[in-house]
Amino acid sequence: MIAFVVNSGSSSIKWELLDVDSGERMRGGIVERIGENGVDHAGAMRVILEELGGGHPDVIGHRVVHGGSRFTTATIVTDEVERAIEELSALAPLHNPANLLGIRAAREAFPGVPNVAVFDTAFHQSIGPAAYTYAIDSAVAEEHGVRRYGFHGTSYQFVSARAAELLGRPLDELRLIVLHLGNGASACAIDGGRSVDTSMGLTPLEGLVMGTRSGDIDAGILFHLGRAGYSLADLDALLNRRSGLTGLAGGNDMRDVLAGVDAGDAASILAFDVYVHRLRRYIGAYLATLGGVDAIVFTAGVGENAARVREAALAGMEWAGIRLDGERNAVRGTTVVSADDSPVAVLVVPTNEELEIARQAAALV
Ligand SMILES: Nc1ncnc2c1ncn2[C@@H]1O[C@H](COP(=O)(O)OP(=O)(O)O)[C@@H](O)[C@H]1O
Ligand SMILES: CC(=O)OP(=O)(O)O
Ligand SMILES: [Mg+2]
Repeated sequence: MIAFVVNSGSSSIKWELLDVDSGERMRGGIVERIGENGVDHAGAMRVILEELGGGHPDVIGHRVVHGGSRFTTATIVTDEVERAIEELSALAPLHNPANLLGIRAAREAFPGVPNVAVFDTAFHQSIGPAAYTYAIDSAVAEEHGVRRYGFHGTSYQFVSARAAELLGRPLDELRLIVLHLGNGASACAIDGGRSVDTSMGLTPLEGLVMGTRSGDIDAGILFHLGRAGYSLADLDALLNRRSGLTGLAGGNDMRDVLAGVDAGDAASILAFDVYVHRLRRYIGAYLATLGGVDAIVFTAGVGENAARVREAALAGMEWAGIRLDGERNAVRGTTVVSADDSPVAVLVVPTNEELEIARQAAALV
């Protein structure tokens, strides 16, 4: 079965044509910098459909970032599902409208081919109320859908299954902490294959320090800056685009931060330390949540490539049975990076959201 996958983000659209049975990627590409140079999502989709040519996929899979409480699994797109995704745009204004545009363009270009929405939030619908409830007025929360939803779920699903394969143990017996460290970054506690807690919340802003997003802050900072004259749009731009590594070190790329650390640049050193401190705090929290852990898994751009981030994140955690092997950790592409005598395994597992989307889409048709 041939799947066409559209992974539409706030500033880029990645696409792939792949053979679901073999997992082989046939063709693919990325349109970046949407919003700049007069390129919009609609224009980007036209370019992609042109590059794809006339070939007819059997199924089309779409990454949809916010599925709210309604979508607990991948869903075939109907007009009614489109409307529901549109209604959820208020909770993910940077992502859902772009996802919807991709869906509409694909439905129009390939009449008769089923479209499947695969939600970032779906995997986290197993999280219980103690972890997903914010301690605010419950009537307000109810009226506005304010609760923790969590994101990167498609990545967590793919990576946790691969981790179980690598460990040679059934997923339903494993306690995993998975760290998805890309430009957007989050952590997830997975018990027996089910998400039990995650660091992102109502929106993809909460939790870890990211490329341009602050992660956790005191909400009082918003009032403080609001009283100083910042508008809602100013605050949104500050926390989503001018914070995280960008805010502290002047750029969102961990490679540049590491180069700055090597050059002795004080801002880069602080950015690295803040990033790692937050990461360690979440690892500690999830050790407590899970009652111990069988494996810690690193994935996405930073997690897969930055040996120094992995080393700093787990340094001095021998007390918890976590022992990294320095040589293994330094080798690119190695999958097990813990020492043979480490009670907790540490793994590097490259994520593949496109393949997971294709598989889930194919399974529905
Ligand atoms: N060799 C590397 N060392 C450190 N960080 C890296 C390396 N390669 C990529 N990265 C980081 O990975 C980030 C992108 O991760 P990725 O998972 O592709 O993010 P996204 O899908 O959110 O765009 C880059 O911003 C960069 O900071
Ligand atoms: C949900 C989210 O943060 O996605 P990304 O990492 O692609 O920005
Ligand atoms: Mg990503």
